[in-house]
Amino acid sequence: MATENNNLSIYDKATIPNAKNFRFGIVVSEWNPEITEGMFQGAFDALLDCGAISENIVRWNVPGSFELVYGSKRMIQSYDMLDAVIAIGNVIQGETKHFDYVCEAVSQGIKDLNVQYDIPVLFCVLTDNNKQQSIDRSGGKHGNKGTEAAIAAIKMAQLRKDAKF
Ligand SMILES: Nc1c(NC[C@H](O)[C@H](O)[C@H](O)CO)[nH]c(=O)[nH]c1=O
Ligand SMILES: CC(=O)[C@@H](O)COP(=O)(O)O
Repeated sequence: MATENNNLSIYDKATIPNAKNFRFGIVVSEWNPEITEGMFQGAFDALLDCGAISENIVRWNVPGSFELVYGSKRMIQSYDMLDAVIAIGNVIQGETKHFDYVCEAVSQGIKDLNVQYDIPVLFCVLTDNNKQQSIDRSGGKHGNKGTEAAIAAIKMAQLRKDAKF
């Protein structure tokens, strides 16, 4: 479902596992902070709304979205008890192809972390054509990708727990 004309951040708590026993890591890019801070707040608020305890949420900052991969990897290695990690970034198209390379590197790198480690890493990176698209998706008319990523993180943490043998 495309985001346009939809708000994908609305969720029914009755359909979300209780997050009270889960521990979450959140890695936040400092590029476009007015966007990434909005996504962080959306994620943090949704985690708490679904039962998570603030003391069980750890946040690290990284310079840009490209560094989300290394930051998420080191967070997984540093905290052996995390149930999910949310990687938050915002990449906005500029004049050059740099946008393409950053987006590709981040998406592939986060995918690789999901293969390499047994901790779900959620891809919460807005890759937009312009700043208005980012504003609309970080707490604006199209919802908040941070909220969506938090709900996905809770579901994946529960899936990982249930799959334990
Ligand atoms: N242009 C954006 C960047 N660029 C910086 C890179 O992410 C990286 O920090 C740099 O190449 C050094 O390794 N990052 C964003 O998150 N958003 C952008 O729009
Ligand atoms: C995604 C980027 O790195 C981009 O914002 C940089 O802008 P430009 O392509 O104009 O150098």
